[in-house]
Amino acid sequence: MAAMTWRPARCWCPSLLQVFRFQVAQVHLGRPTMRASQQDFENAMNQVKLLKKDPGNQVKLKLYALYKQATDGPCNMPKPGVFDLVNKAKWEAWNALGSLPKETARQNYVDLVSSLSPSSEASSQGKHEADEKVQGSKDIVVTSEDGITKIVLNRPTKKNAITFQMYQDIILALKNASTDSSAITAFTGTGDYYCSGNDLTNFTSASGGKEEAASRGAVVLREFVNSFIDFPKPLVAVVNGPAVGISVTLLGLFDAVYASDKATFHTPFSHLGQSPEACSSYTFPKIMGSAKATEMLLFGKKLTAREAWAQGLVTEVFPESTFENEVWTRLKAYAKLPPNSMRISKELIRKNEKEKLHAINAEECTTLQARWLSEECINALMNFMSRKAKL
Ligand SMILES: CCCC/C=C/CC(=O)SCCNC(=O)CCNC(=O)[C@H](O)C(C)(C)COP(=O)(O)OP(=O)(O)OC[C@H]1O[C@@H](n2cnc3c(N)ncnc32)[C@H](O)[C@@H]1OP(=O)(O)O
Repeated sequence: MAAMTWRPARCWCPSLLQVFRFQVAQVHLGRPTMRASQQDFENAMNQVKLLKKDPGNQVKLKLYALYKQATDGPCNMPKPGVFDLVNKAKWEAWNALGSLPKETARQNYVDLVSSLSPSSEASSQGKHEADEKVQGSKDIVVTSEDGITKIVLNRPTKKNAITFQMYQDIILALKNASTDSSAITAFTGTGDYYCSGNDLTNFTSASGGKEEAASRGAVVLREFVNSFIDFPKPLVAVVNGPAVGISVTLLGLFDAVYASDKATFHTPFSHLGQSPEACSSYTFPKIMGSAKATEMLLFGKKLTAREAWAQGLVTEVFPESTFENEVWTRLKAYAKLPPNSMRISKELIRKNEKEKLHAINAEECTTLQARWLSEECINALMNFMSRKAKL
């Protein structure tokens, strides 16, 4: 009988589904046929292999944990080392099930797989395709009317977390907006969040080793932030909800920040084992003083919209009920102003800092590249990924 083996991850972030499928295939072949519910269980295992869409890391961790609990009972393996990231996340997911009976784990596994089954997948896929047809949407939607180019973070199911592709999409959107016919460019988010910052799975789902992922991240981040430093037109953030991480630090490079009173501003860099980016190590002390900047960037203090306004990060706060209407009405009026005059005035305000900002951006990216490889950061990312498996 093929034993269920505990395989060291070949690289720090193989796709959990690939590892999971390989291990299930190994065990499945060797298992003798058992009771009918075991047959449902094995059918469910086959269904997992037929999934067209990656169900996401949280679901894969849950599937793995339930599979192990159903076949081997409570977690009986030694906890993997801190750098054995994938197996550590899997161990934690399995261990979190405690003494859940095998039969219950088996039933939960079958139930979870059936919720991912091709039929339910097809309906959600169909819905997603239907959405794409209606909105023509990607994760970044760009529209241009009334003299305003609007760049919308459109990934509400993930709180508008920014993927590597979205960074590239935004760089291109800013490049196009810098020369289009609009007078002003505005950023905003779809759904209840403005943006929950960098997608924390960017590094765990990237192909290649962790060094390669960190190096790529630093290159992308530097180009991304430079596109904000160099943007020639008035750049306005319309913060419709909570903002986290890079979506907050970037605000120091915007020309105006209008926030709903339900918005919050959070930069949990120390919690994540990371460090400030988007020139915030310079712009935040300049805007709010070093003590307030320290509370945000080092201690991760989350600010309400009014606190962010009081500290100079937010230009004006609006009641949620009138926020969209008031802000877009105002921006449409501003967009009627002579565009060349606005562009030239922005250049006068920003030109003395551009070179300095580029240098600060470069230094922050180098620092972050090292942080992303640190034990503190790796642990924090794995904790985030496996946090729901513990529920
Ligand atoms: C290469 C350039 C790098 C630039 C570096 C920038 C630094 C940063 O931006 S650091 C800041 C990173 N962001 C975070 O730490 C926020 C992480 N998310 C959360 O803490 C919570 O999700 C949040 C408080 C935002 C919302 O909590 P809830 O209201 O409880 O919602 P959920 O947690 O259930 O979220 C719904 C759904 O979205 C996924 N999600 C949310 N944020 C992120 C994220 N930043 N990265 C990846 N995925 C995110 C979350 O996992 C949920 O997904 P499902 O479980 O699949 O539903």
